[in-house]
Amino acid sequence: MALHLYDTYTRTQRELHAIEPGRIGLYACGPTVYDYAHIGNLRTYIFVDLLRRALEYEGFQVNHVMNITDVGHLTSDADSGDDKMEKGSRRTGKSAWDVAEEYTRAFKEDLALLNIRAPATWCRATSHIAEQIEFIADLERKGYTYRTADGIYFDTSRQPDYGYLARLDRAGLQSGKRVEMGEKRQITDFALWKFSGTVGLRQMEWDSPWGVGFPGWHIECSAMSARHLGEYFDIHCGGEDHVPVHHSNEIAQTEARYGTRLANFWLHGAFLKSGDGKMSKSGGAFLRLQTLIDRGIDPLAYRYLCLTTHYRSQLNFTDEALNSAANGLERLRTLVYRLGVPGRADDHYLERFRAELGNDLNLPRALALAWEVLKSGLADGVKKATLLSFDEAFGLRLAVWQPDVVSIPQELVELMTRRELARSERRWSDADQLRAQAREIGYDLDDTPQGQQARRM
Ligand SMILES: Nc1ncnc2c1ncn2[C@@H]1O[C@H](COP(=O)(O)OP(=O)(O)OP(=O)(O)O)[C@@H](O)[C@H]1O
Ligand SMILES: [Zn+2]
Repeated sequence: MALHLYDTYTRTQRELHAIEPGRIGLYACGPTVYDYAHIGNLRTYIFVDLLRRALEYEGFQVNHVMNITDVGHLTSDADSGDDKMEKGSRRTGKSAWDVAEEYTRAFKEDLALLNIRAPATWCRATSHIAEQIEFIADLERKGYTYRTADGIYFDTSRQPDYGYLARLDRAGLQSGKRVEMGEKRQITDFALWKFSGTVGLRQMEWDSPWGVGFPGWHIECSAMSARHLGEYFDIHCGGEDHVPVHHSNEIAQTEARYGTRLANFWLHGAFLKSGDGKMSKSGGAFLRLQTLIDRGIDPLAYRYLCLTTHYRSQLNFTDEALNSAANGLERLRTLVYRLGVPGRADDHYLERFRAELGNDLNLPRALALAWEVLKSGLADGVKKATLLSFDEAFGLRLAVWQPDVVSIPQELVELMTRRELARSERRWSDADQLRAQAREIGYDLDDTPQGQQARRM
């Protein structure tokens, strides 16, 4: 079945044709690991996961790459302000490297708790400094850069179509330019390399042909996507705030170096809002997944909530909406469980389901279809098989849910999820420590070929 996706670049919904038949290269801008992710950030990664699952449902092999921004993301998009990592270091009293390590781990745990499939490749900006320097050096050779007192900048005036992704009004922006532009020639120009010493003492810095410093935020994604997916790949994703600056700049750099617009499709997830603003780390309402868990909410209830709103519509977070999602999930699980042994899935419903996914990932309609299946006159085994097939795309773990799981404390589910992750990353001492923690709350964990099994001690 054809997949039609809304591409921000062309502002059209169009059919996806893989560049290489059967395979999709997918790059999603990852988190800046200076603090915990909030559930707004996580909405974006649930969207990316739903996209990936829809692609896999259609039989594509997805090469999913996600970066970890552990240097160079400044507090202001205008290339001024502090590096978020250095700020995180001051806030916590830990080194910037430790801060990155700690929040990267916390982020991966959040993804696991939300049943988000882990990317095939994680790449850290600080592990790709050489690639970024090489990229900038090539841009310099091609005449796209200039030097100021604080760094090497990309000259956007060299590109007539700079900002096309965002349909930027360049002339309007330029005439509204502000004083804090420093020595930048155009307001849209951006830093490729910043010199140390211009933004206070730094822990993270490297030698380069231009002097000691650190890479700008945008160059990491152009350099790492090229390294892991090539100069032109199928789909690039991120949150909607990336359109006017970060993704416009990624395209500018890649176009200048390779002559491609980086990705065939550009997909953007809309924000999670809280009250009247965007949920953000800097703003007041900073809800972590753990905050919800502490309130007794199953992380998958948040996933269910995200399924009920299309990824291109903003979602207003309220306790009522979350509670009703939790109830919906609970009812769905119970009803699916009671259907007993799966038989053969119903082709007609599978077809309709795929049509919903193929219509720019219409998960709200796909979810409504699941309820329609439950109410239909199909035999129980057929319903069950059909719904378990749907769940490949929903990711609600319907197949493994059992009513007695309710009697397993949520704390244990979390410990087991964290331990699963620790084991997959061969962090054996962490895994042992988590097992000891499980014992403290009365459960022994056995590692079996089917995975971990909890036993009451
Ligand atoms: N309220 C939100 N809803 C959905 N996605 C969001 C929200 N805020 C940020 N994102 C997305 O989360 C992803 C990770 O972003 P990142 O870790 O850099 O956080 P951030 O943009 O610095 O967040 P904040 O502005 O809250 O500090 C990006 O794709 C970004 O677009
Ligand atoms: Zn990026």
